[in-house]
Amino acid sequence: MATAVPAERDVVARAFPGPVTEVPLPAAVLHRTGAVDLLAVGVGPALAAASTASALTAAALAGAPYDLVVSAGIAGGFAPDAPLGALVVADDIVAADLGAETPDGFLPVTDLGFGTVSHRPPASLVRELAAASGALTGTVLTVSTVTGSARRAAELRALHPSALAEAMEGFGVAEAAAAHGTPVVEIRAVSNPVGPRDRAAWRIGDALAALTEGFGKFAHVLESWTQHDRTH
Ligand SMILES: O=C(O)c1cccc(C(=O)CC[C@H]2O[C@@H](n3cnc4c(=O)[nH]cnc43)[C@H](O)[C@@H]2O)c1
Repeated sequence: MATAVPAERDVVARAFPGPVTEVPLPAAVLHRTGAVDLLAVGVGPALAAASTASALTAAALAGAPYDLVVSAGIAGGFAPDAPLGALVVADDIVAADLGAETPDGFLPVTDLGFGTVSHRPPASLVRELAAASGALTGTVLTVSTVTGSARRAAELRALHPSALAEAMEGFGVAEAAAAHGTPVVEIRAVSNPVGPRDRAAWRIGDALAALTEGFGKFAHVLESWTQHDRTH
């Protein structure tokens, strides 16, 4: 379970009660419960990828590779579809600003002949998580720069009409998971609208509460995620 910061990790941890063991890794300290490992991977896609890769590699070398990686935390929501406090399960984790600006508009890095800009979580898992919680499903964008204007919000939505939310770690976490052949899903709670910068409009407490409530419902789905589920 990869969150950006410890506050997000700790609200998610409430869904997995019991003793916690701290396991130091090169990039971060893993919180191990009986059911899941939780890691505050840092803010932004690069640090999130490095921290997640470190945990995945440590687990693989210990002979206990992970079955699933979950990127979780707060996010900006695209109004009116993803209002404050809404939960979003990503059916597509998309790097929104990985590419090149041209006179004719933005070109994703795939159009330049490199890499990937999208990781799709297993459809059955997305369905089960949404059914268990009533969460919205849609694209969650990963950005390196938090959107701060109506113009940029509209530009992103025009490029990604299915986008419900933007955050800063999902694609980095997903790249690390993909490098290990491990399925990934991203779950976000909306703390602020994507658009003009307005710190007074943030509802971080409400979003953290939504994460706690949501993970109370997601926990059994995530814990029962099996090899069988992955093929459906
Ligand atoms: O200073 C600002 O204007 C500002 C606006 C929104 C978010 C931030 C952050 O520093 C939060 C980064 C942190 O939280 C996630 N997050 C939450 N809301 C958003 C958003 O609208 N766009 C992108 N990321 C968001 C993100 O995943 C980071 O972990 C500052």
